[in-house]
Amino acid sequence: MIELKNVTKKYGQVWGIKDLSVQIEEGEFVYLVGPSGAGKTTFFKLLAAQEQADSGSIRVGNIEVERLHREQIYKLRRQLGIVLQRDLFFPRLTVKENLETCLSALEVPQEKWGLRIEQALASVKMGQMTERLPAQLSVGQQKKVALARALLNQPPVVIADEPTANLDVKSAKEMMQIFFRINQAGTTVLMATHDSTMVNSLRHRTLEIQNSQLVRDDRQGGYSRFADEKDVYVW
Ligand SMILES: Nc1ncnc2c1ncn2[C@@H]1O[C@H](COP(=O)(O)OP(=O)(O)OP(=O)(O)O)[C@@H](O)[C@H]1O
Repeated sequence: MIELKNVTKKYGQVWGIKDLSVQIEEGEFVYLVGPSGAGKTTFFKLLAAQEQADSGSIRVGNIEVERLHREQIYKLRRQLGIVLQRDLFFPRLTVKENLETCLSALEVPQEKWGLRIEQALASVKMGQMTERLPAQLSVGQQKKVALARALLNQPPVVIADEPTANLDVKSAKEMMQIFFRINQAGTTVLMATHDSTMVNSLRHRTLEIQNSQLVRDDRQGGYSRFADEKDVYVW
């Protein structure tokens, strides 16, 4: 379960998040929408302890994020897989080596690496790409590997910041199908997106942030309050 209570974050004089409270239950699929600069990435960074809230409380599973010391971050990483907008890889390491580096950082015993990597890459249908360098992958394939990396620690929650950005419609649909499969297997998914057609096509709970504030929490989904019923993809 994820819970934010009256969370506020300011960058100097600029609001990142303003008095935001929300609760997300285990196994939910939730979209986070809102205009550029609304505060979506800040929301994720606060959850991932990459930024600190000025006030309020944040809970991910049984972890109180704002009370977590730097050396305890690994506990949060067990709960939360993170796919960011600009995910970085080591350019001179293969896909497999990149994932191994991550497992090493997560302090996963080495005898488990092979199976973890195999399972994570299989879940994003990238099992054949282990020996490729990042530059030898398409943007869509890189995004899939980034998702595989987030899944390495088999976290109960995955947060993804615009995972379909810069993908063509076919690749975006493929990516969404992967997320839905992960969700159906029990993982909670929280996804920030500007892809209005996708949000309107595949309806799920939708949180809308505007000017750093949560302005809508809609169980029926829809990119905006006035979502156009015709603005959908055909599957
Ligand atoms: N490190 C930072 N320093 C100062 N201001 C920041 C910083 N990070 C974000 N902001 C500001 O906080 C506000 C929220 O930004 P955020 O990146 O969370 O928006 P967003 O909804 O993710 O936007 P986008 O859809 O373009 O990614 C914006 O006004 C932004 O300029």
